[in-house]
Amino acid sequence: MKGVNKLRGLYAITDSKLLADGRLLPYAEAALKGGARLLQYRDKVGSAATRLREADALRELCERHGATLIINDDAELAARLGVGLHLGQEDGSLATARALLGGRAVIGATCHASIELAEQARREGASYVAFGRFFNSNTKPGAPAATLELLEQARQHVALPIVAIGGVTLDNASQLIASGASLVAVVHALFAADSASEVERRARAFSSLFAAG
Ligand SMILES: Cc1ncc(COP(=O)(O)OP(=O)(O)O)c(N)n1
Ligand SMILES: Cc1nc(C(=O)O)sc1CCOP(=O)(O)O
Ligand SMILES: [Mg+2]
Repeated sequence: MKGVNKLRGLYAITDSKLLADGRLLPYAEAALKGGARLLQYRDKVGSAATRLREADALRELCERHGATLIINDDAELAARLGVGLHLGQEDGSLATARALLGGRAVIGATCHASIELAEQARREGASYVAFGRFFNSNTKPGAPAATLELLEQARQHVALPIVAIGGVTLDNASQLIASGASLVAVVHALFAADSASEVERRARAFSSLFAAG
């Protein structure tokens, strides 16, 4: 999509429980209609066949809406579909994934609250670095904590787009953006909703927080 920075804005992350019972595609599309720039397929429970089918459908939706699909954890699936990838510290080598996916793929790395991990991720070929969790998270309550001060430091020292994740809501996202987040990654505050139209409304509200920057 010309003139739009794909690595700035709302980063929607799917959740297999919240998006069960046929909600995955309508709710994901609602997030994209509301302006999500990245969509991560995060599924820890499905079979390989289900994951391939769902990720392929999401790829098609992202293409239609000019957004980028990111696969969580699974470099092989990302390579098979020709889409992006997110890797945590225990999810395998970034450098190997970069070699597999090529120079144009968006590849992100979890860096918890560590500038050193972010620097290492940059050297190994990451496209963005993710810090978190910033607030109490319904989805991953045990994730290590990060602070707004860390975000300010990362903005000064890390030459990559920064993702803030963990307990992000419409009430606290502005602080993260003001402190240096290029993208806010959201599960619960986006997808724990009674309807697709409510997801779209929330996605628009998150996206509008970036309009001024
Ligand atoms: C954008 C983004 N940031 C962080 C994570 C967490 O990745 P990881 O630490 O590998 O944990 P799981 O998501 O795999 O449980 C993420 N997925 N996306
Ligand atoms: C997948 C994930 N990783 C985190 C980290 O801090 O690395 S927090 C998190 C869950 C984000 O979901 P919610 O928006 O519901 O808090
Ligand atoms: Mg992971």
